[in-house]
Amino acid sequence: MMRSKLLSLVPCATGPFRTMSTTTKLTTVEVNDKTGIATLTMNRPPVNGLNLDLLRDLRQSIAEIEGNKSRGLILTSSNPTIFSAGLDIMEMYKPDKERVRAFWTALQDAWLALYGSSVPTAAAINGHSPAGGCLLATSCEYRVMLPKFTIGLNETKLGIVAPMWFMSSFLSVLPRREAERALNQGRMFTTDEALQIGLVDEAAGTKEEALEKCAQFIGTFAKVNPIARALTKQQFRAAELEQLESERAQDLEKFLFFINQPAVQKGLGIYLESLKKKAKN
Ligand SMILES: CCCCCCC/C=C/C(=O)SCCNC(=O)CCNC(=O)[C@H](O)C(C)(C)COP(=O)(O)OP(=O)(O)OC[C@H]1O[C@@H](n2cnc3c(N)ncnc32)[C@H](O)[C@@H]1OP(=O)(O)O
Repeated sequence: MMRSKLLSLVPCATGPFRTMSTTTKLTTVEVNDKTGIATLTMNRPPVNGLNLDLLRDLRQSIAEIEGNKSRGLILTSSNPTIFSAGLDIMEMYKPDKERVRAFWTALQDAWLALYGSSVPTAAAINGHSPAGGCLLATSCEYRVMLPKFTIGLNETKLGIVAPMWFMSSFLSVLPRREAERALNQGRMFTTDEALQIGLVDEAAGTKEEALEKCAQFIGTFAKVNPIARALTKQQFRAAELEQLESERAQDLEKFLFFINQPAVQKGLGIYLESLKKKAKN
């Protein structure tokens, strides 16, 4: 079933391209009419915290890009210093029962859509990218990062545990030994460190340069049969995608159980307080 869905979404090898700029509430999609590449920009001030609405918009924008025959997708942020601060902790702290279910389901949906996207994907990481921000970046096939920012899965530092599918994205980029150590440490990498270890592919001086480098990466597929490319990507990623697809309900229940533990709530409260104190100083 996944195969036929994917085939129907494979981008056309030939034009004509449509010029398009679509804005949902929290994301913008702009298709470059020369390259046919779509730039998906997250725009949820102040820090692109991934809340229910942003996650739903992201998924909708990814579906739109797959449907409009774009040659590729570049994910970036409208914030000049933050790619995404990761999951909006307010969605997990003292949560409303129904909303938190919808929130986690939207996160699962967004990850399945991005990690499993049939079009080539790249992230222009133009700011800090902790936790859920790193998940988005590592779900793409290529990463270009601006200097002096940080990226990583810092969940253990918050007293929470990254689910298996967060690890899958990380493991698709880093060798297992490096990934395990970084996750256990909750390590945030500077741009230079991320480049050295291979967590990002290139560094760029400006956002424009990062977008250009992402476009060049997507351009490397110009002479590759798009159906063969998409099916090859899908085969590489099928195991992780199918694992979450088949365990979605259990994954949700596990999250709800974990997040409702008093110790986890206490830890999130303390972390939020520290963020707010830092913001005031
Ligand atoms: C079995 C399953 C278990 C559950 C697994 C869940 C997996 C979780 C994944 C996650 O993504 S958890 C979120 C992790 N994110 C972080 O730790 C990042 C925290 N934020 C920062 O480090 C910094 O904010 C920043 C991104 C580096 C930006 O720094 P900057 O100095 O530019 O801004 P701040 O002054 O710190 O923040 C402004 C404003 O935004 C609030 N805020 C920041 N991050 C978050 C967030 N992730 N969620 C909610 N709110 C956030 C911060 O408190 C400030 O608020 P105000 O004081 O202005 O109200």
